[in-house]
Amino acid sequence: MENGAAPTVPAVIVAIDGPSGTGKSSTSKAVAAQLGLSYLDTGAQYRAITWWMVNNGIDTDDPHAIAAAAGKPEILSGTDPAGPTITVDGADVAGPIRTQEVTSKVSAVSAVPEVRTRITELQRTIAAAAPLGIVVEGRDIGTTVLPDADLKIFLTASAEARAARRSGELKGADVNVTREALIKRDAADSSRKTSPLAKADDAVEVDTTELTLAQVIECVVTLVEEKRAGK
Ligand SMILES: Nc1ncnc2c1ncn2[C@@H]1O[C@H](COP(=O)(O)OP(=O)(O)OP(=O)(O)O)[C@@H](O)[C@H]1O
Ligand SMILES: Nc1ccn([C@@H]2O[C@H](COP(=O)(O)O)[C@@H](O)[C@H]2O)c(=O)n1
Repeated sequence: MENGAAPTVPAVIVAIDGPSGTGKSSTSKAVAAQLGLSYLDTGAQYRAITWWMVNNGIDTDDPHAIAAAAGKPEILSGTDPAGPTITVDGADVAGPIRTQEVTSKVSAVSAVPEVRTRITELQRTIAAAAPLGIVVEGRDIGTTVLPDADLKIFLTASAEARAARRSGELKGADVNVTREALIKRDAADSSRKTSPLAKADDAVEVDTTELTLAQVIECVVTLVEEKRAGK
């Protein structure tokens, strides 16, 4: 460059949505790491607030009780794709938010509008602060949280493929039980009134059923690079 300044690349915002077990986290982390971007797992934030509700004796079947408490916990997300973190009131909850109890209650908690308003604000603040850009994954990122994202991807996969992947991860879990649990959670997330799981009209849909994780990552990296090149 004539003035010796380093070339600047504008920050890029990538939204990755889709049902459970389609590969959003694995893909988003790898794409962000490869492209030097930040990474945000929004499901972890909804799990963290659910964990706090359970730990503080809030009835997760009572939307009014959840709404009244939604502003209380302080949730912080670390956005390094090589080591994402999540804390609630200063405590590391990366492990506790993955329990069966939290997984079975998170859809009810995340359906409460006051919870969504609170978490959506956090997500927008984090995305705006990412110096080179960010890959944000969840259920409503392209539709609601970041409707002006530079690139929106909607990952899908058959229920059978998703259940096989998940039960491989949860060693020994029955594949049929896992499949039914995934279907139930997706139905709850898709049918809630506020900001349901949905594909944005301008999202690129990628069916990962027959693709390896490496192929999905390559596909998304190519889409980001094409976007950056203005294609
Ligand atoms: N294309 C793929 N082929 C095979 N396994 C995959 C593929 N994509 C992801 N996986 C595996 O499937 C499991 C679920 O992936 P991941 O956690 O990334 O999904 P997710 O969409 O983020 O799920 P959730 O929404 O429930 O958090 C992981 O064990 C991951 O390694
Ligand atoms: N943008 C989002 C992200 C997640 N949720 C809710 O959190 C649950 C857990 O998500 P995982 O990705 O960790 O499985 C999910 O089932 C949703 O209920 C959401 O509402 N919006």
